[in-house]
Amino acid sequence: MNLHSVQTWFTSAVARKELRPIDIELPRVLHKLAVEENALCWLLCALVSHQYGRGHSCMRLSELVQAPEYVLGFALPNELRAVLVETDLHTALQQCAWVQCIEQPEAPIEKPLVYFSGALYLARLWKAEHSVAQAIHTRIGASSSLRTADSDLPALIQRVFGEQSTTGIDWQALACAMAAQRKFAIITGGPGTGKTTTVVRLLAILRQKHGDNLRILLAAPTGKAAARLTESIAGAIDRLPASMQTGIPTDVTTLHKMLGVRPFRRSFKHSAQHPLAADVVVVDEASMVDLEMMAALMNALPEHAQLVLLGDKDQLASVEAGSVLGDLCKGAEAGNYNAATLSMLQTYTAHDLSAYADSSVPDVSKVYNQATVMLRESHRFGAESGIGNLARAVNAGEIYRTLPKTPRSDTAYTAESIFTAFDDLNLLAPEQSGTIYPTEFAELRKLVIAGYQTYLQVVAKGEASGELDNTLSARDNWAKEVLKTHRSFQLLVALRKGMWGVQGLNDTVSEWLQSAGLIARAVSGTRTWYAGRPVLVQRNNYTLNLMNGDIGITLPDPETGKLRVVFEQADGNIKWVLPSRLSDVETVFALTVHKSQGSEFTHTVLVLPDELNPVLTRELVYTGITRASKQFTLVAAKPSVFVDAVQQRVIRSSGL
Ligand SMILES: Nc1ncnc2c1ncn2[C@@H]1O[C@H](COP(=O)(O)OP(=O)(O)OP(=O)(O)O)[C@@H](O)[C@H]1O
Repeated sequence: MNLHSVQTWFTSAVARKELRPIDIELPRVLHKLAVEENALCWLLCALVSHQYGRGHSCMRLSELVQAPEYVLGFALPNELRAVLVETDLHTALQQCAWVQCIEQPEAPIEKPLVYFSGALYLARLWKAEHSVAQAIHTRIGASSSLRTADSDLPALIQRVFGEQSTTGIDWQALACAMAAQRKFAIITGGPGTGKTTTVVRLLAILRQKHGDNLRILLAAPTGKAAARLTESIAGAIDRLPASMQTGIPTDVTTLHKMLGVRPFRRSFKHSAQHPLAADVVVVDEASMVDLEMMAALMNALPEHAQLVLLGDKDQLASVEAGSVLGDLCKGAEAGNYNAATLSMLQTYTAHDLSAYADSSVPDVSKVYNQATVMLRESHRFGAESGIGNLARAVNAGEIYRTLPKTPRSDTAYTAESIFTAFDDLNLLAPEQSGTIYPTEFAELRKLVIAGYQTYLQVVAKGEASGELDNTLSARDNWAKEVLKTHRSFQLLVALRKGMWGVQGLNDTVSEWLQSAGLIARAVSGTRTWYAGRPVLVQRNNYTLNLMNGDIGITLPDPETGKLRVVFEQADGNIKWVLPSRLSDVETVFALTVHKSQGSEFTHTVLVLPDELNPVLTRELVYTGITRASKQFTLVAAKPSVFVDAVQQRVIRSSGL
């Protein structure tokens, strides 16, 4: 293998879209800075960049050598495969001008690539991962100002949670006790398990202990998630004992805003040099926080502050590299508590916790378990809820084509049986076999028109009403009503491309709604903006304070009749934006599951394509299902694709 042959292969791999142009640009730029003629270094450099683009924070060389196709998502030519197998990669990397091989994680980093413990990293990702791990270890080692010995804590916990449960372990009380005593804690759990309720009770306790001077910051990764948390925090405060309700903030900001975004820069205003003015920081929807953002957050925390992460470990990982919450929560089901943690938690429950002790050889990765409590009972989706049962069965991988003789648990179903067993679930599969096109799927058309016409009727009602006149509150109330009704129904899709992807389905749905007279008919196919058009913000826009993932609806401004796009801000206020100011938006009748994270819709419809694809995974299906609050419909051109998707897992390489 010589450099020329590797470069020729690079060019063809980019043409086949296996590598991104930036993946091969990286070794070229590095070569200009430090000449490197070793073809293997060029190859590994491009591949680690490719892996970063796919969300991995590192590339494990032993896995690459064993199963390159599985690791990379495409096949390497035999010649390159052979070189990987035959070369001592460790030695080759030690000789590479771009790679710093380190034995100790504390070693200062001066080169653009880092090789540590069998994994190759882009230096930026290595630094982020190392700083997150180090910061968490330090925080877990140091207790908060409410120490184990603090005699008030059991009484305070009893005050907010009531008497200890006699029927089972009250994991919420344990999570609260854990988070009150650690400078770093994770409260994880599925939808409706009480993460917000628990953290509000924690804040009430901390307020009681530290008084009004305690500075609390609440944040979420997207504007939509922040708005949802604002709402649920207000509800949880109402359920606190009256004497503890005051002084708990309800303003939730986005992480970007909290850290102080600096346009066109990677760094934030708040950092170790200029830490956040906070004593307690709570971050919701932490599964969406990527590695570099987590590093920035840890870096900006004052040393004394407590950080509490809330999130569902089983959801899809962040869009950018890393799967921080999933990595930190590995083993959370089992508890894996060491003797000290177990004894601390045992103070807060009369139930024996020994089943959650770390029974195997303690290893360093279980450090994170000492700061994690998993909430296990959904108070929103109980035993009778189809959404809850479906989510649990999917999460356990217990959805089958035909039921096995010995399913792993009593919650096993076939794809058909679970949808017929519950009223809040619906399966839409075409009756005829063979290829079906969405455009010909009459049942889907009926469902979509019925679903979207609710908010489009509110749009039309406001347009026709002369009563909106010019009063600000009247037009904002109309916009709020439109946005609220819009959240009652949403089509989710797994893919971007193809007839079952975002692009194809957006076109199909637009056509259906036009022909039903619910939205304006396109003028020679070029009309982009029309009343009722829902749009998704594709990129953070700090000038307009709109975040990637925010959804707005196009409405005619009652004052001028001109079209504007309305967005609900985290504080509940409405923003009216000129369409021409929105450059990175797309129609969102169909929304990808990735972008739906942090949102909830009354009736969620998940549309799966007619063929299995690597993107279709258990985590994706689970995330789609758990976006539904009251009704869930699965649209499956082939139900077997649903069953197979549940067996595919997202695996991201990381050193955490
Ligand atoms: N211990 C409890 N007993 C009874 N109801 C509870 C309990 N904890 C939470 N709930 C109720 O369950 C619902 C969901 O609670 P909460 O919003 O705290 O859960 P969550 O895990 O934050 O949900 P989400 O999935 O929205 O993140 C709320 O209506 C809440 O009042």
